[in-house]
Amino acid sequence: MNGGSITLKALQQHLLGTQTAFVSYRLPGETTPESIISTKGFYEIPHIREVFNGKSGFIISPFLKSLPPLFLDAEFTLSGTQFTDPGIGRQEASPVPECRITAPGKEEYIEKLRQVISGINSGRADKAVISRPIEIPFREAGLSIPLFEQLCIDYPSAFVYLAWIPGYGLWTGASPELLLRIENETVTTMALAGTRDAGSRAWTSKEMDEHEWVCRHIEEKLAASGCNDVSRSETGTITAGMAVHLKTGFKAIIEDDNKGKLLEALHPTPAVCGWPEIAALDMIRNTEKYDRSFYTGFLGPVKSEKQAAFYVNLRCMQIFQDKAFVYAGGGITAASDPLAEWEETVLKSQTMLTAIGKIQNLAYF
Ligand SMILES: C=C(O[C@H]1C=CC=C(C(=O)O)[C@@H]1O)C(=O)O
Repeated sequence: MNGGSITLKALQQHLLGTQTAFVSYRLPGETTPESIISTKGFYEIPHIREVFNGKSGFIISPFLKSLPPLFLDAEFTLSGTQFTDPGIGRQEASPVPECRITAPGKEEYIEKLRQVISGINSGRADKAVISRPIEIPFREAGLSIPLFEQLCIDYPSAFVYLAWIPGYGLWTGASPELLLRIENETVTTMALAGTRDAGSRAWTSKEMDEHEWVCRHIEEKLAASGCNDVSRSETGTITAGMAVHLKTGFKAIIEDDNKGKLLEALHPTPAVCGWPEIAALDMIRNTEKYDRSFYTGFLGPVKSEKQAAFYVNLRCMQIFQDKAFVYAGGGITAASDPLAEWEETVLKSQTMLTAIGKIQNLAYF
């Protein structure tokens, strides 16, 4: 595989076959996918704040801050869907991790949510984001290649990615949520929380409250990280697949030295953890009983401390040897209805499931 021209799909297939670490991603609003490949693989960096280590590449960080983020150096960067074959050889085999996840059924999940609501009513936290793995019939890792293409078509305003992470398996998703974008000295972020389906009902005070906690967290972290000229947009809505979310944008000015600290402080927002953070984390640990791994963490390309973008890893799936899971969750507050919260996770899972349904009806290549 060297010298001639190769398509992105054929390259992705070769990289999966040779177990070479790579990520392909398509930024919101862009049409061209970018790919980063490294024969060295993803490596751990000690802390999120060290993401600007002078190298360009791609970071993927787990939900739990006690676990290290992984970085992929931009050894090869390829733009588009057809390019000169970089000629990457076979890598050391790294098995797909064993899957220890079992998905809770509807009754079990609703019962868990009832217990969370009662914990909230007794003052343990104001909001906890509870999630579940949804097992799906997806038996062939190679199908992730047309799935990536389908996600790019279906969700032009999402951050779409496909990543093979040796030791952690295959991840793909279409996230609607920006965690932080850096363009020179300007940083942009958003609060995204509060969900309804595409119908026209009004937003409830439960949804507005859970959204406001995220806004408050962002404002506090921007101020504490030395940002200046902070501006906050009006709260509006965005559509993400079949879901509609409340969204508020933020912009600020920041010095280079504070950018890593800001990224570390923003994650996890109350849109994926809860409020207050420590109490919410405790409720998540006691309730979920599965490893979120990279789901509700964040990921994105880093060119330098002047140009980088990080997205919350939502509307995503993890593909194991013989199983695959889509992950979905929602903000639980005292005003939550457990059945409606279950249905919200069903709605959010449709982002991946509708795209999977489309490619499974298509012939492969
Ligand atoms: C936790 C998820 O969504 C978050 C992002 C947007 C809206 C959310 C909500 O309304 O609960 C969640 O905070 C998920 O998609 O799994």
